Amino acid sequence: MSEAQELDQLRQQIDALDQQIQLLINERAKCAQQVAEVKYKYAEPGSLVTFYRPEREAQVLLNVMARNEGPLPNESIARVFREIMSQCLALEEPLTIAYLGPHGTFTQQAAVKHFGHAVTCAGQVSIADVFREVESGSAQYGVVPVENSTEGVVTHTLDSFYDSNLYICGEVTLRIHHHMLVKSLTDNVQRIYSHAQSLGQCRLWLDQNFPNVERIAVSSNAEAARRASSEVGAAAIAGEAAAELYELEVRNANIEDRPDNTTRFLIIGKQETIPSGDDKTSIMVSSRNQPGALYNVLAPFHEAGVSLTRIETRPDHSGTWNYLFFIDFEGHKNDQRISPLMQRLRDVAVDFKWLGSYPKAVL
Ligand SMILES: C=C(O[C@@H]1C=C(C(=O)O)C=C[C@H]1O)C(=O)O
Repeated sequence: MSEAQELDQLRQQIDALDQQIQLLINERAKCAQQVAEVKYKYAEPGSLVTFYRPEREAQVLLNVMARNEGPLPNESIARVFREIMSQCLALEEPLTIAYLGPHGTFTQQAAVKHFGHAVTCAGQVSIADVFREVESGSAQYGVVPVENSTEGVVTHTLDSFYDSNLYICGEVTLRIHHHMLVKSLTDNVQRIYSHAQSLGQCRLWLDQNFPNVERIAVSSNAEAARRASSEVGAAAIAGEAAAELYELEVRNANIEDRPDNTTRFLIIGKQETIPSGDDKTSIMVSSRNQPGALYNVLAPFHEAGVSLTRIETRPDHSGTWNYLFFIDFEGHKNDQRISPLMQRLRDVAVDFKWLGSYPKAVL
């Protein structure tokens, strides 16, 4: 057989497989449509029907990875299924997702990574606006950054939970690569724009390479890219999406100080998520500034053998020098091991707020 004949044969095989895959994907989509019909059939009159099920989606992706035999790596095949579920869910209910914008931010990338491409993403100018859009019902879910592995916590996000009735219903992590972007590679860099978080994530690199150039913090990386595209002598630190959007050149790639630079984002919404089997819980606890206060909050975790994944302290708005602790731990509030722990925490804390139990990030 000639090369052309061999290739032709393989392409015929691919065409036949594609035909089967397409049929099966549409069969799957029909099932999702039927899921919606069943939900409507059994819904209480006047009640809100929820179609998006974060715990089910996490299980589907984990199953995909568990049975994968390659040659596609687990993460690649899971991404394909992520997209199939996104399209199936859109047949049940088209979703609008509010995110910390504008167009081209890492938060938008996180929204697409978590929900796939079949949702409408609505960029907001602030974290408070993301919360407002979801509270008002203009968007069903919101995506906000909460912590970065290099720069630490995003305080605006934590503080927003104080007055909000929204729950955390998911999390997503994103590896963050920053680039130094310019309109023209021959331009002299006189100013560097970026979000304060990103300037922090590239501090050492900037100190070494641009020690005497002014660094200007702006509202987002996308805004930095917009300025770099319109001001002579301006550069931006931002990601690939912003570079493409504003047609900028990459002067220096991957300039983040830590190669594992990762940001964690939260999905916020009005619904409580049921256990997936591999969950996390976030709570907010306040205690008085008195000896043993933090110990009293942490001892129940130790006694129940529950691992904390994060603890943050914020000033409590209710009184000077009172503290709020934001605590993330393993497990779901309805797990047998966790529900008595939640009760103990309610007993020892001055204030206690459950922010959500949700599946751990899969991808
Ligand atoms: C099909 C369902 O609805 C949605 C779509 C899913 C899918 O396509 O697999 C999974 C969970 C839900 O977000 C369901 O509830 O099972």
